Amino acid sequence: MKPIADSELIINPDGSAFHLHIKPEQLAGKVILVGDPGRVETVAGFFDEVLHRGDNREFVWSTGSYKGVLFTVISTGIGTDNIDIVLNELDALVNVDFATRLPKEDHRSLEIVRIGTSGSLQADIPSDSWVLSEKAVGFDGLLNFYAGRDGISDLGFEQAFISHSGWKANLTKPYVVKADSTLISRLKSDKVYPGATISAPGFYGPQGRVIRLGLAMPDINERITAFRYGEQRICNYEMECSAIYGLSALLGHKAVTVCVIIANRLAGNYSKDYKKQVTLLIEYVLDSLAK
Ligand SMILES: O=P(O)(O)O[C@H]1O[C@H](CO)[C@@H](O)[C@H]1O
Ligand SMILES: O=c1cc[nH]c(=O)[nH]1
Repeated sequence: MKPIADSELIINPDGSAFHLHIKPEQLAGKVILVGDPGRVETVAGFFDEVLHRGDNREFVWSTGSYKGVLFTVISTGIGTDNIDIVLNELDALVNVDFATRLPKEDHRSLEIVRIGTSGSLQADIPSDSWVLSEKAVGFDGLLNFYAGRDGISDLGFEQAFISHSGWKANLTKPYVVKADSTLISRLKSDKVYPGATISAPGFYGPQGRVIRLGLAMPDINERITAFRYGEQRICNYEMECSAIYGLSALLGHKAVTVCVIIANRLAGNYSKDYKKQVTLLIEYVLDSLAK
């Protein structure tokens, strides 16, 4: 096998991954992803001890122990284009030998949990509640660039959603990927609402928000709220989960997302203090994974 070329996997002179600035030995097997770089310090604030930390652009990270278990927390910034960078570099850090530039013989699987913020699309899921994303519906199109996309997408759900929503032909085809079942069972409790989550390629038009511009599909949010696939319904909008699930499934990692609802789109309201809920959710996730 030929080594992966310098142009394809860029390794910095200090031996760290190009964007993340993490070296292979600095990454823990349990990874917390957050959008907001400021949230990294909130997670690291729970660590008993911080062993490594660094930052580059929007990618701020810290590795430390919580109740004796090692975690790395990394900020991804906003959007699935950043997730393409984060997931590919995380996978390279564990599954490519940076010295030989060859894939390793033994595959390592990371446990990845995204702790995010989100907008509810269901009347009974209020602001300040928590949603556990059993499935992600990608409006972003990232996974369509990768081979094997149809093998991991729930094609029945995908087709039912396209028909129900009146999806426009000039938009990227939605894809639907499930979370890892072991991580779902670790995080499931009466504290979280389980359901499907849409990852949108924008906060405004792609989530049906109108400020001054009209929408290509004016009734999209009403259609999403009413959509059912068997017992499943779509609970919320955010902007990263689909690509995390899709790339994790293709690369052989375990992933799940749990978000604080900061706005209820039907009620038109916004949380008074969502950061308090985010801090409570971080502790809940760390405790669930450290057991
Ligand atoms: O709070 P984070 O984790 O960034 O998540 C949500 O918030 C951002 C938009 O405000 C998007 O990244 C969305 O996914
Ligand atoms: O409505 C919301 C709230 C947070 N993040 C999103 O992407 N959408």
